[in-house]
Amino acid sequence: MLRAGRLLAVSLSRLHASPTNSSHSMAYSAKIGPSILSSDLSCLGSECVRMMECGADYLHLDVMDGHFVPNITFGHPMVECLRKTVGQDPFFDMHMMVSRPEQWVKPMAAAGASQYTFHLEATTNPGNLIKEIRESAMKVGLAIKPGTTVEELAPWANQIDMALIMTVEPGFGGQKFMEDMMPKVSWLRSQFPSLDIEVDGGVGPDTIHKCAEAGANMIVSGSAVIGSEDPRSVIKMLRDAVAEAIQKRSLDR
Ligand SMILES: O=C(CO)[C@H](O)[C@H](O)COP(=O)(O)O
Ligand SMILES: [Fe+2]
Repeated sequence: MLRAGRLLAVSLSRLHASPTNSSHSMAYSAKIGPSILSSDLSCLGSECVRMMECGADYLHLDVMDGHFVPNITFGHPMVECLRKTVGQDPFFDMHMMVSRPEQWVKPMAAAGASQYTFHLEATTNPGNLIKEIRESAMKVGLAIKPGTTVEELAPWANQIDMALIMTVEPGFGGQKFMEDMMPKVSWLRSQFPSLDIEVDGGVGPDTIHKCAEAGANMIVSGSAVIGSEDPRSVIKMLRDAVAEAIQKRSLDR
């Protein structure tokens, strides 16, 4: 009971430090979340610390189960270790590329996850899952693969904190950005002006402007940031591009 109370208090303090917004029209802001998938996986803790020191707004942690996607990464025991290494502040956006997302909600919350981003394709009962995630005091992210239409996500948009539009087929870092996903982002932004919209896959200095113009405000970038000799400058460049597009959109209204 005591442990449950402490977990809830810690989780609530993390929500407070969240990069997402719950307020109204155009309250969202530009946030950059490096994906540590393409880093040296034997040094994940120090890579997370390095990314935060380079100005990351949050950390995007890719969980793959070898079933939903043809690759395996890590699970909640690793997240627990990372939380101990980086401390309570950094926001952990868990990108759950797993077949049974219901199974990991409580273990991820206990390990220190801040947001649980599950795939619409992986569940038959998104409403129940959203409820379970909220009861575990995490924020809710809902992701769709390139082959899933944004209209399928839309009925849940008012119940979630963030929508993730995948810009590659999930499973591997370092793939080519799919520009044809941008109409999904534009449509979602037009329908849900205050929703946090994340893009993930092949995003970097060459592709950020398309994401920013379409209306994405949470940007996952793996190889472009981790592989750079100057991650701080890349993170800043990405954030400035998104902030500029947000400002332009607010002036156009
Ligand atoms: O979810 C993912 C892959 O399924 C990763 O977050 C994504 O690919 C990031 O890496 P990169 O920026 O190198 O594409
Ligand atoms: Fe991801």
